[in-house]
Amino acid sequence: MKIIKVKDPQEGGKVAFELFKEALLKGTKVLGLATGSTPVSFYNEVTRSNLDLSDLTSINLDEYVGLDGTSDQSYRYFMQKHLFDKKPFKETYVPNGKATNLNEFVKEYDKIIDEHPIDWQVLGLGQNGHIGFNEPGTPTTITTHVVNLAESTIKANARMFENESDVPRQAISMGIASIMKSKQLVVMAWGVEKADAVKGMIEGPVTIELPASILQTRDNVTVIVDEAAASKLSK
Ligand SMILES: N[C@@H]1[C@@H](O)[C@H](O)[C@@H](COP(=O)(O)O)O[C@@H]1O
Repeated sequence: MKIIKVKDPQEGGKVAFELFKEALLKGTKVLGLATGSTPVSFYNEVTRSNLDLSDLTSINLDEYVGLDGTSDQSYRYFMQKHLFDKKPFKETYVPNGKATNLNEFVKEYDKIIDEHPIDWQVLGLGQNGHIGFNEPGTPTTITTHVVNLAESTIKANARMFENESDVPRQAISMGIASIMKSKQLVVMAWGVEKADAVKGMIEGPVTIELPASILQTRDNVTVIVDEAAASKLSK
């Protein structure tokens, strides 16, 4: 794990963008992408750039069950707005929150990931240490699956909805095993709300109770944290 400390999310987005350009030069063709407020500063750097991404494939981590891509709280909508509408890709995959057969759908999504191995994966971090929507307690061997969201995640994500009761209770998420297959991973975390999760991810024991801690077992992981998110680290 390599740790890069930055002043704020804007600087963090710029650092991620530099890493992204290096990855492109090395032949990256498939991106694993994340939603949430964390990667926005990175996506802004990408959309402001003159990079041509029309040869790239992207595969997103997760989506709420029950929301379709036209719903402005859906992750498909988020990705269109922050990235895809401004920078066309060759193809973009986001789990289908309206799939009629979720059990079949998760298998199809695994197949998509197998057919397009991820070169460069962007990750945010839940306040409880989740990655994608892999909540505490999720086995590390799991691939794409349907998740019952933790109460703490519903509360943390309620800010994106009118009422907490509108937050879907389930999501489709790429599994930890799928995420760990990526060739390179870049984790970003901003703000004091993430400080405990960042400490656990970097300095705590590797435990399924803090899903991101598994990233300690790999050396192809770069963590970008701002001062507030790094505030509980011992060095
Ligand atoms: N499923 C997403 C995660 O992929 C994301 O990393 C996390 C953090 O969100 P934010 O970046 O808004 O803090 O929230 C959600 O739960």
